[in-house]
Amino acid sequence: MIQKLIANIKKTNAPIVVGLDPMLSYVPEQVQKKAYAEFGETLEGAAEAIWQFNKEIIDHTYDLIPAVKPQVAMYEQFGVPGMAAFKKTVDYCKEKGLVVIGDIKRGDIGSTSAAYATGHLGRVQIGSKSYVPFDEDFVTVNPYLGSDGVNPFIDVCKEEKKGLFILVKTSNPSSGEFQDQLIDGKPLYELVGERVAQWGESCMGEEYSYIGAVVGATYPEMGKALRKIMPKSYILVPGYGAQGGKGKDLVHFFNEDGLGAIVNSSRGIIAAYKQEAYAKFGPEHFGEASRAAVEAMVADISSALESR
Ligand SMILES: O=C(O)c1cc(=O)[nH]c(=O)n1[C@@H]1O[C@H](COP(=O)(O)O)[C@@H](O)[C@H]1O
Repeated sequence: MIQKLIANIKKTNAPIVVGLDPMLSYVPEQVQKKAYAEFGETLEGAAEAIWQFNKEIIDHTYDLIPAVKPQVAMYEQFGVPGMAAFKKTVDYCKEKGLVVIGDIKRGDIGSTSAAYATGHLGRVQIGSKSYVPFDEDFVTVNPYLGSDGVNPFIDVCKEEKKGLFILVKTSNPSSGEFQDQLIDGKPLYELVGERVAQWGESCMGEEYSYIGAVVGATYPEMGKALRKIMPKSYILVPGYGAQGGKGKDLVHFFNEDGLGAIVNSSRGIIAAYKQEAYAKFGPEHFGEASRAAVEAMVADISSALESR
């Protein structure tokens, strides 16, 4: 799957991910009204509204982008219908040729991690039959439990040719509370980065490993250090746009080959129609506003990379 991700990035010339984090408050009124007319103001109604919202955004952007990242929490909040909308979103994006990164941030004791990996990346055996439950291409993994919490995900990736992005240095303001703590003079995030590089060694695609890392755009200097520590790992970089990250902050997350990083923006793209810069589109044309926001993001990152 890392090869498909790289091929899609080269084809679109856009090292970006559209984050499908559909809060109900981002879904324009006309979409909500239509969904509630059919399903009522219910969990089913909300799930239909976020699915229709996603579909419109995907239809307006899929040809410009290599990948999407649905954030499972945004679907889970609507219970079982929400998870059905998650699955519909995954399937639809794959039909459109996009790589799907399931942002699930899981990680537990080995046996539990194995079940998460089965559900999201693998296949489950039921009697004589096997099923692929959610079937994302990559998932995000929390490494706090150590190797035995991560290895079951790696095992499934090897079997199914899928991939991981392991949290190394997160974009949020409090990420330093634990991640920056020094251990024998080295910050914890660097130790985790070194482990990600090791885990990745036995999981190589052609030039890059299918075991990648998450490093926030909001910490560019740390990104620069981590790029060197994990030269063969793809870095998923969230924090662009709504959290303040800009193209110029991102250049050091990339390798000299122009590859190695993929930058996520969720609210900045899916709720673009609410921003002043895209207000001319109005809520009726929210998909077109998202497309314009994708184009602007790609231009910003490309010009930063060209002038480095
Ligand atoms: O794993 C992630 O994607 C992630 C890691 C991180 O350090 N920071 C971070 O914001 N994220 C996710 O990236 C998305 C960022 O959303 P926006 O701030 O709206 O672009 C959300 O889905 C977050 O859960």
